[in-house]
Amino acid sequence: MNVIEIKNLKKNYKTIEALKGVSFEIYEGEIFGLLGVNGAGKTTLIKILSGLTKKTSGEAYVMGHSLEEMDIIKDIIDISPQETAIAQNLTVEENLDFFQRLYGVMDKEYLDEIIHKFSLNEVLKRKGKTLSGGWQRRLSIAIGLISKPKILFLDEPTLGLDVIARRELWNIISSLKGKMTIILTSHYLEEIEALCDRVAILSKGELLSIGTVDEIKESVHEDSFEEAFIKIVGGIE
Ligand SMILES: Nc1ncnc2c1ncn2[C@@H]1O[C@H](COP(=O)(O)OP(=O)(O)OP(=O)(O)O)[C@@H](O)[C@H]1O
Repeated sequence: MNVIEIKNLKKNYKTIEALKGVSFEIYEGEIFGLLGVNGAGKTTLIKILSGLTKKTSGEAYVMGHSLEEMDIIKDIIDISPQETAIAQNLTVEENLDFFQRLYGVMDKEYLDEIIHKFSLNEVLKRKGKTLSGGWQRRLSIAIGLISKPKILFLDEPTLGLDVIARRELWNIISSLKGKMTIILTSHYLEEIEALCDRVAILSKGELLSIGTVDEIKESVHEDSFEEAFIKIVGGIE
């Protein structure tokens, strides 16, 4: 089943064509990667699908709901943005409590499950601002799960993290597989390879390639995903 259908979606910011008529589908339960060099249109696409900005033309459906039904879509999705969205002066425990109240989901058992999955027990009493970047990202993604979303957007989930923190987050993200549909953007090709069932490569607002990592590599006869990506986006003359 398609959880997201995008049909000829266009977005102009004044004279800039951020999306030039993009069409593709995202399937239920998959981890889907959005890949592209800076300015490709990845964030714009996520913003349109989550109601943060309006499309210029075209259509998109989230679990069958058109973008005009954003009130319903907002109950289906959650976003963990590039910048961590936690309250810095609240402890981890208070952050979790705050977002539970905000979403009106007071489910102790589910919260304990999240705390356990993200190993947040050891930092529950620490204030947001005292946490390392890795722990902040971890908490941020944990908060994204509180509303029990069917679709979770992760925008650059491991940006700036060291290799250990990154691997730990990969394990957490992998463990969510099948429980919800996850759409993640990343500039780390090895992250996309490790986590994603399928990938869309965008460049300058256009969809250049879509498929599994293996299919994409085969399509341009390259053994390495990095070489394939560079060939597809036309980088390095
Ligand atoms: N609010 C805005 N006003 C004007 N132009 C914008 C705005 N937001 C994005 N753009 C432009 O739209 C294009 C696509 O930007 P977008 O942020 O979607 O790309 P991206 O693929 O997410 O890039 P990055 O990898 O750097 O995050 C770029 O040319 C960008 O400069």
